[in-house]
Amino acid sequence: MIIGLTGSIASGKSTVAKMMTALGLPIVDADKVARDVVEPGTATLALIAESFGQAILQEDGTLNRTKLGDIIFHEPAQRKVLNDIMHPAIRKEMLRQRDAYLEAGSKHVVMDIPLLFESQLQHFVDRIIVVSVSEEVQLQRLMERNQLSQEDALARMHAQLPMSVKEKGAHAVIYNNDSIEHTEGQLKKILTHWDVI
Ligand SMILES: CC(C)(COP(=O)(O)OP(=O)(O)OC[C@H]1O[C@@H](n2cnc3c(N)ncnc32)[C@H](O)[C@@H]1O)[C@@H](O)C(=O)NCCC(=O)NCCS
Ligand SMILES: Nc1ncnc2c1ncn2[C@@H]1O[C@H](COP(=O)(O)OP(=O)(O)OP(=O)(O)O)[C@@H](O)[C@H]1O
Repeated sequence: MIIGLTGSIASGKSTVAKMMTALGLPIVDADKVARDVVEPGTATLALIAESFGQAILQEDGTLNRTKLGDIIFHEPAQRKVLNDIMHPAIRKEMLRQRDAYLEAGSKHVVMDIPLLFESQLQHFVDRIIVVSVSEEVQLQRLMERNQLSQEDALARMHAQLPMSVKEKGAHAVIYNNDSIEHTEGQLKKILTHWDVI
């Protein structure tokens, strides 16, 4: 079974993905892939520098993620430019990793894809788990984790589909407002029900 793990920014996907790793499940992490495809020397990074200007690179040639984030989370047109450059490369690498796990004999693979619904990637997976939090908790955790102002945190949240839309597209929802233990309990119940653990 290919399990899609999604949610909104700072809803707790990585936290749940860590629990799934501890349960022995292999994870394909879209955020990690998104970092790998812009390593210095890649065609994707060259395209980004062409579109956003050389000043988007740091002195050592790596991508200035803070600068690019400031642009794309505030300007939808620029976000589309970046997505059009990066998403094909991210998708290709995610599918390569998924297939490598399957070929190596994994019965189940988890794909942690923040933009699963926004990019309409439902067909990549058999079942979808959405990690959900209230907007208040999400804002608080995002501001704390990324040291963002309320305005910048809200801009990032509004760059994604509302949580309610994602919940409607899920086979199972994990509510992550409460303790980590409470979240872990929900995850184990879902995976047991699906015969994954
Ligand atoms: C703009 C970038 C450089 C900012 O980097 P930064 O280190 O600050 O954030 P990070 O990569 O850890 O992303 C944090 C979260 O932001 C959200 N997010 C990232 N990119 C986007 C996007 N294009 N649209 C909406 N939300 C996004 C996701 O929820 C993600 O989990 C980076 O997010 C990026 O390369 N984005 C484009 C690639 C992409 O779409 N990634 C999302 C997963 S496929
Ligand atoms: N149940 C919880 N109780 C308290 N803090 C939590 C809980 N779940 C997650 N957090 C914290 O909230 C923040 C966001 O969680 P996490 O990084 O797992 O979200 P994410 O959905 O993977 O985010 P992103 O979309 O940015 O990749 C982190 O700082 C994490 O430690």
